[in-house]
Amino acid sequence: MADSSASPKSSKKSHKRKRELDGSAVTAATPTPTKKQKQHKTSSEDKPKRIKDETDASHKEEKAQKRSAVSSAKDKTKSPKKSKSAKDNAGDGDREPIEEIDSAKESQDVTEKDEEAKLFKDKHRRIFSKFEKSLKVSETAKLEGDAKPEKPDVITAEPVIAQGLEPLPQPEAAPDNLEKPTYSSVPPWLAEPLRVSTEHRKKFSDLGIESKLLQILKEHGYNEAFAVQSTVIPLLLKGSERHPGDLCISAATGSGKTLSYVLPLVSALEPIPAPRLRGLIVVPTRELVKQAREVCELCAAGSRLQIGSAVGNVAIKDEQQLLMRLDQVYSPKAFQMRQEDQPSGDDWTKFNLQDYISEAADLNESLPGYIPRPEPNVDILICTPGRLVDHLRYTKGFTLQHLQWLVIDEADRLLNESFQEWVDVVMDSLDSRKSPEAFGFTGNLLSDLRLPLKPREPRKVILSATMTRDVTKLNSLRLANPKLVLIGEEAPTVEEGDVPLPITSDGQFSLPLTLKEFTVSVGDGSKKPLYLLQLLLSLVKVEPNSKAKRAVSESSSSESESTSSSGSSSDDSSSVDSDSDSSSETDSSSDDDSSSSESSSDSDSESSSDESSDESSDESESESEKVPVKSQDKAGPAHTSVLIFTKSSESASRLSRLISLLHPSLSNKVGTIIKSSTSSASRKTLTAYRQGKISVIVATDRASRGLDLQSLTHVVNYDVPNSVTTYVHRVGRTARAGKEGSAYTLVAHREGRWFSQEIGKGSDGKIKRLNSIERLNPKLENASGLKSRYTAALDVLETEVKANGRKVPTKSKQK
Ligand SMILES: Nc1ncnc2c1ncn2[C@@H]1O[C@H](COP(=O)(O)OP(=O)(O)OP(=O)(O)O)[C@@H](O)[C@H]1O
Repeated sequence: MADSSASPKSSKKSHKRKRELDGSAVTAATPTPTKKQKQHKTSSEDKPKRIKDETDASHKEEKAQKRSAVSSAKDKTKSPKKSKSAKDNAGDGDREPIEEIDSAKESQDVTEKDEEAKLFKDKHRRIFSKFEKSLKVSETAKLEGDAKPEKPDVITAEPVIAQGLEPLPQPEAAPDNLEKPTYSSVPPWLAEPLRVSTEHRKKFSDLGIESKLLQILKEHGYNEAFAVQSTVIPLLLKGSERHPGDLCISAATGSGKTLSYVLPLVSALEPIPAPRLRGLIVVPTRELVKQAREVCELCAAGSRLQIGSAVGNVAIKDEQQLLMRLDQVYSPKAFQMRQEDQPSGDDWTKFNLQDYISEAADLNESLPGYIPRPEPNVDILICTPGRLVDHLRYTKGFTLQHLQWLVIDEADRLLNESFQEWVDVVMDSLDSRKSPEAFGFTGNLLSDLRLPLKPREPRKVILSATMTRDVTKLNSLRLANPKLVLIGEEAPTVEEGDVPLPITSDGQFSLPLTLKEFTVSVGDGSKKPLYLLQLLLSLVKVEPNSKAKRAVSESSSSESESTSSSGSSSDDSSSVDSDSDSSSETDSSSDDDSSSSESSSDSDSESSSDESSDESSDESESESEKVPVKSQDKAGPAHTSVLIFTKSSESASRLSRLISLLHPSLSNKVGTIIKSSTSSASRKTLTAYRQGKISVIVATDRASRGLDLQSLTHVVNYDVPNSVTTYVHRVGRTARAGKEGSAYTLVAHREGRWFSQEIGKGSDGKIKRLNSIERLNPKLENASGLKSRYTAALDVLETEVKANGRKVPTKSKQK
């Protein structure tokens, strides 16, 4: 039994090996009974029968095993029969005698074989039942989804009892940071500004201002301090509320920022025997220089403070004479050196004949032992950055050595535009104060003793309505212990659960609370001048004028009569520049007259052709003046004044001319502020405006910054501004100092989306406003009548432009 059981095992092994070696199927290796085998069986009678039987049994078993592994038990019971029939079927002539010899033994063999077959059957049944059992087990395991791999027999180690190795008590896991990130990327002083409501008001007398100044303020009608003044003045003046550091101030346009720094500056500068440049105010345009100077002079009245200004419209030599003085300083040593001093090889390269002559003259005028030393002859200088750089570079003795205050107004513009790298030049000049020579005798002494020389940095006050929070740009100003003051309501509250918005580099801009904003839909923009005209006529009081009744065609034939000065082309004296104090500054100005080759309004309108025919054909003047503007804006048309913004100087001059051509009654009311070579023209327009002679000014963005046009009631954005900042500054020319004001923006279809997304967006946009923008959809009244006038006006304009931009001779200039 042991042998017979060993036999299939060994045979299995051999099959397995074969499969492993040559990869062929088991069946190929399984021997099958053939004729040869049968012959071999009979011829080997002499072999022990047991061996033969074992071999037979082994073959049979193998066959049965193979079948049982693959098919049903039915096949297995067939296997002996099959071997017998194989034998039966193997009959042929050659084999007959051998079969006869065997036949005697056959009956005996049959009984033996039966027994063997029975044994075999039993054995096979056991194997088969084992196989079935294992099949069942694996199937149930599968069904239970318990696909655990069979555990290998592992010698299990005795459990180790940890002694003294218990896990150490651990602190509780830190909870997730529930704090919401705010202002992550900005320094604390920018992240935590001092925010004050626009409603905040104080009496000037409560701010620590000296009585003499209080008297001046009262005389000029300044009764109460605005929010920015109430907050900033105490921080800058000596006293308990003083902030020991620099200030950055962001407050809406027209909120009174100028007075908030001028008052403390004038108060802080002690009277001294001779002026020294102690206060420097830098602003971007000439007009702002003038405005700031006026406020400084007002506040410094009666004091001995000298106020000066420096802008690019004056020759630098003339300005040097006005700004500088020559002090005679007793210094025998220096006097001696200068007497002996001859230009060396290196000096010749820097030799300037004019300087040499003037120095020689100065020396001759000096008393023995004295040397002349040029010194700025002002206490406060208000200047544009370009001219400041010119003086720092080319004016002998012009230094910032004694500077105590540095004020930068409209800081975002000044920092965004390079203006001859003015910040670097100013900072270098402040650095030169650290040299021992700058400290005079004590400086040399301290330097010899290797003691530190620490000049006091001037106090810096940085202001803007659209203050930059670009840390890199602010860092260039080397602010010391800075504080940010924001005048305006709290930023809109975010929804619960939202992360508070951090201050971005652009921050939010506040508009004056008294400002009303409107958009005027102008279709595809081709008739924009007509929409503008309609709007203007609804706002501005037009004097009855016989000329106004005339058609433009008439005016074109008798041009000299019909046109007036102010709406002129660029060579007209009333077309003015508000800025450009130095050549480079002029070139670098980005937000203004980059004189686009693209045409202005008029070229837009040139493309216009069809007027809708369904409009009334009545051409009466009165009907054309009916414009659907808001009723509240019609109040007091006699006092209304309009500032119209265009995208370029060319647009501005053409538009003002077109207005005059379209409606001659308006011609003597229109002026322009644009870039041109003459600055006196700017003054003329502004003077005419202040005298009430003109009520409409067409301007570029040069007029958008800081220009304080008293009682301006309306701003019209004829061309949509190119940025949120520009919009804020443009509309900020009205609704100033708590007065009412309206801003209209003419918006063509293609500009609508940008405008509403960038400018019109409320709380989640960049602009904070009290009321949302109202949309107006006016219809052009008397369209067909306007059309003919418009076409004629364009013809005249075209002729003028072709004639080298010169308009036909005008009869009168603005008075
Ligand atoms: N306390 C006050 N009471 C009455 N009027 C004032 C007061 N302070 C300033 N104003 C007037 O308000 C107007 C606007 O002031 P200012 O030009 O200083 O504004 P601003 O904030 O500098 O504006 P912008 O940002 O446009 O330059 C000026 O006409 C000024 O005379």
